[in-house]
Amino acid sequence: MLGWFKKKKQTPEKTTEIPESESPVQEEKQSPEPAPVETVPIKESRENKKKNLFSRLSERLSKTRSTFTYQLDTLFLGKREIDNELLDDLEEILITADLGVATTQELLEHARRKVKRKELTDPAALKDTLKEKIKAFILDAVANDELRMPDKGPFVIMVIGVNGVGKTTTIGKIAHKFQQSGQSVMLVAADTFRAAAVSQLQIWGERNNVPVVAHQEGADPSSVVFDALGTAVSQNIDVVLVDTAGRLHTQANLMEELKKIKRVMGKKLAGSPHEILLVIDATTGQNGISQARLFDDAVTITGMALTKLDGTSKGGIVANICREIKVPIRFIGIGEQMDDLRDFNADEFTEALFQSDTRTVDE
Ligand SMILES: Nc1nc2c(ncn2[C@@H]2O[C@H](COP(=O)(O)OP(=O)(O)OP(=O)(O)O)[C@@H](O)[C@H]2O)c(=O)[nH]1
Repeated sequence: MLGWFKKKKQTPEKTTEIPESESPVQEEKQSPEPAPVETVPIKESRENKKKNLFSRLSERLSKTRSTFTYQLDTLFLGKREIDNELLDDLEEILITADLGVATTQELLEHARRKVKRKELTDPAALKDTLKEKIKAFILDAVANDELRMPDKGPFVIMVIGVNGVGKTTTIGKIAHKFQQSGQSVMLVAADTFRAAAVSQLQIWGERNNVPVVAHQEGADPSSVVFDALGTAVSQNIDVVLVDTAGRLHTQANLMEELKKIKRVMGKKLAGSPHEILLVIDATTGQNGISQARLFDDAVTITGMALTKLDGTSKGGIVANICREIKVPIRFIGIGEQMDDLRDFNADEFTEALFQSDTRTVDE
């Protein structure tokens, strides 16, 4: 996924780093018989990287796996047929993992149909059936992708979500990813409601060494955004990440303000914002789905980031939200550090989610 970070890649993908002093080229100059230097072929190095990333994801999803996957494995263990009792127990596990009632019913219906057609008889194979169906829910949402990146001018991402879900942290992490792909980034503090929100964003700006456009507390957020877009265009900035308020005096006020910011962006820079990214805290479960509906009705979201998946045993929310909202998840947050934001990949995620604890990635 995410062609976002491929746009301006300046350097080829790194293989294993060899300190300059150990570089075979230098050795050749200094000594006629260089000491053998262990190099790792590019392919192997990429595979290792992929494996490490996968095991990290799998480890960070351990709370969900230790309940959901463990319970599934226990349920199927020693069972010889798929009967109503087994499906009832399965229903409970799926609902507990935050797959939601409607999504759970669809999964069970799918399984029942397969059992009836005799395409599914072995309880152990039911796990794969679930995995495939969950992946299909996620991919359906990806199929709705209408990501637009401008051919020229800044790529403007408006980040929205209620307070405390991890908006600012996610912005900081995304900024880091863009920078790593060689793109210049600007952060915009359009949450003028809370002074602390501006300073938090400024901290991430300093960490990433990227400019932050901010006005004084209480300023009109739309005017901050208007000025910032002007500056971004004149300074040839590649990516503009706009942080917005998560709470105002009333919810209606908040939605009106977001609509206004979006309108003003479009006036200042035609086609922008190119992405309206909703951040949702995965630990809030079904509440996240209500939030997504609310924000989508107001400003039409184009992508989602699900944070704090490391802190929940209810990772099923990912499939549920994709099925309910039908907007692609772009990122998942699996920790508080800079590189704890992953581009979301349906295959990788479902594999990690369903990976039994007894298996290792090397298998
Ligand atoms: N464990 C974990 N914590 C996270 C993740 N993402 C964000 N957080 C933490 O969640 C808390 C809230 O994050 P913020 O980025 O301040 O949230 P916000 O939505 O900007 O909040 P406001 O500025 O109050 O609107 C912080 O302590 C973050 O470190 C994640 O993926 N995993």
